[in-house]
Amino acid sequence: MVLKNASILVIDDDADVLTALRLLLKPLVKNVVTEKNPNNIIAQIEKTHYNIIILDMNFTAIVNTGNEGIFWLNKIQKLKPDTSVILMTAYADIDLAIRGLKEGASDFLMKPWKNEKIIETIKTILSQKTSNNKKQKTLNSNTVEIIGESDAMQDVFVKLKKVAPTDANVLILGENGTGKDLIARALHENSNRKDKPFIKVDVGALTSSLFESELFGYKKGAFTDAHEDREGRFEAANGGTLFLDEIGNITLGQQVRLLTVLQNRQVTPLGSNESIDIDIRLICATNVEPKTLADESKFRKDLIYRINTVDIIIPPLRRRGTDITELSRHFVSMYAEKYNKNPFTFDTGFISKLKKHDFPGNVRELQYVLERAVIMTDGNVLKTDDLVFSSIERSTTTKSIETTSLNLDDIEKNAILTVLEKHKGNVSKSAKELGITRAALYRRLEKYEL
Ligand SMILES: Nc1ncnc2c1ncn2[C@@H]1O[C@H](COP(=O)(O)OP(=O)(O)OP(=O)(O)O)[C@@H](O)[C@H]1O
Repeated sequence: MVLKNASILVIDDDADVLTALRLLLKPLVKNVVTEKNPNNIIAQIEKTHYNIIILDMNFTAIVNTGNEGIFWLNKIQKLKPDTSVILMTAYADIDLAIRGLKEGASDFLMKPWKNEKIIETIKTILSQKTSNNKKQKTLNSNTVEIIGESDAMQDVFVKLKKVAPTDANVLILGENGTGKDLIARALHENSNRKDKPFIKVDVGALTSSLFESELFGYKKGAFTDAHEDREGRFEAANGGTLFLDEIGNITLGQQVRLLTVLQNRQVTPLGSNESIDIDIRLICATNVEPKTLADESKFRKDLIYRINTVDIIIPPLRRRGTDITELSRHFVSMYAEKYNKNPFTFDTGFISKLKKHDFPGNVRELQYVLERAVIMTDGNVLKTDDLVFSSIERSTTTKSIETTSLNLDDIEKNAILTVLEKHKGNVSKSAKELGITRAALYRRLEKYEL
């Protein structure tokens, strides 16, 4: 979008600020409205669609919810998720502005501002809006709908589309409930094998004896309970895709058996002397940390190389920013339909409460929390009180994959994120704990686009 078509609302309780910004912007944009009283924000945004809102962070305390700027930012985002918010703040409140960015503001400006800086910031946001509109928020294929407009998921989509049509073996890494199964299916559905079988086996759950009979099949009489021939999963997947889930949990002995089949591209059912040629595309997934996979006492290197021609790392939900909003809309409308309820709206604070939770169980946990909320709520407004998080998730979920990546940039990025989270976005305290200056921390925040 270009500047001259933009509609902008400026909210500040200082009349001089409003006048200055009105005079600056009026000749440049389509519509500029100024508002002194934040209590009128809702009425203003319901009446007119604004592309950008410039919002002061420091009103005289009108509401008692921490900071007023953050409070109004959350309200605007809930009511008008397409409107971008630029925060205006004093230099002393930079930590607050960073918190605002984390909560979804597009940018912030320091008072006193430079006119060129404001115009440049507005132009950048408008041009990003144009490219964001072109962004594919959802990856759809035959049976799979994967929601993800965050940069992290957009990267996954790009990689997925690149690798799907090839026959390359793919290893999908991600915490529990991040969507590894969906990605595996999407790889199959976007491949040349899409009309052939997609067979999933949870190999981590198979006992030693079941591992072989399940994967390779058996002949009648091969063992006591083998009353008839049974086709193995490799054979069933012939021509299509075999998805081995929880691959990180198989024993070294099972790894050898698997490796032999993958090298020879043949399986021999138990009790048979004849090998069967197999033509499969192999996709594996695990929630085990890369460090464990790299530990040769637990996982064979030659098998890792064979299954991991390309890896796709799915980020945990807590690193996916705005995806929570899109996913919540998706699940709530899905469950409204399932339980024959009318469409729902969200109470103020509903989405921000979700955004504050760190979702150790990832998308699956979000899905359950919202299903429960839809079932339990009265009426058609989902309220913050309808959100009940399970304490079980916290104790059962494996540690974050990204915190254990051995890439130096990842390690640095994760250290910064962990410390920022610990200090609730306070840059001074975080820089101190990291042993670097504030300026050095800002440079890194910029570098890692945090
Ligand atoms: N991006 C997404 N968009 C829509 N639904 C999603 C997304 N990611 C996950 N889901 C849903 O969340 C649930 C869990 O996803 P899935 O089973 O693919 O995760 P997983 O990583 O394979 O889990 P596990 O490690 O436990 O096997 C499923 O119901 C899936 O449909």
